[in-house]
Amino acid sequence: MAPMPLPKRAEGHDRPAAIIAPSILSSDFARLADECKRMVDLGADWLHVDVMDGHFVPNLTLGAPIVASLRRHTAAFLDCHLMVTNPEQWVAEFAKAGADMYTFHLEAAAGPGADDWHQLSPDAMNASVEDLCHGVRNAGMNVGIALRPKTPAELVAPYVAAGLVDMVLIMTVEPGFGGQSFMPVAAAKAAVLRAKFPDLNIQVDGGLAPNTIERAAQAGANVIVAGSSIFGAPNPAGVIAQLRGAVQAAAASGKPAH
Ligand SMILES: O=C(CO)[C@@H](O)[C@H](O)COP(=O)(O)O
Ligand SMILES: [Fe+2]
Repeated sequence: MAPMPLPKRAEGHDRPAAIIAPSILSSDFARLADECKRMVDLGADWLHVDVMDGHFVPNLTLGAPIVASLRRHTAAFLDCHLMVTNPEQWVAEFAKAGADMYTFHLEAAAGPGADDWHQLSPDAMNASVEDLCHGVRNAGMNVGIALRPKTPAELVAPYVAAGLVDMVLIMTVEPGFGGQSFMPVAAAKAAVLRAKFPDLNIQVDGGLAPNTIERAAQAGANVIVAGSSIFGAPNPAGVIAQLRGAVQAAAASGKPAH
């Protein structure tokens, strides 16, 4: 089965269309299906699903069984962010559960315990990252590669250039928890990738809100994850519209990403 196609870049725009993905980590898990429907009704394009294993990050959330249950209640694009060691272990299960995007961390590709890019051995990494990309696509999902805030953007470029990757996720907080403060320096990494890859879907995740979106949008991001700023707002639809508006304005400005 082919992965669900992602939006293309329109003429006159410097990046693919804006996608707003509320992170269900900030929802009421006891009412998950209702919360997802509410977000889609309020204008969400995707639903962002944070999977944490208590190993790669110091928190535990949910796994494929919840995604499978959710799939029975929504047709929305399920954007799964795997903050786990051994990401290859869960590919088949997430595909069967109905995940649309499988984003694994580049740091996790170095093997158990390697949670920092300094521990990445280029040879071991290349083989396992390429295998994982092929495995995810062959399973019928889009391929995402995530970078921790300090992992250089250049490390992912060869996989994008080789056509193995549908989206790069730039973490703008240390992964593990919702509600943390946005890191502008991490968001700036989007500009490195946008300059090289105008058609790439570049996602930012962590601390995105109406008062931080400008930096990420100016750097070239087009896929915006937001948890606490959407779920915690009195008017979540307004926040979704503001985030989308900032990306659209930056995309049409004709200015190079910076
Ligand atoms: O992956 C993660 C955290 O590790 C995120 O997806 C958070 O869920 C975003 O939450 P906010 O920072 O927007 O509250
Ligand atoms: Fe996430």
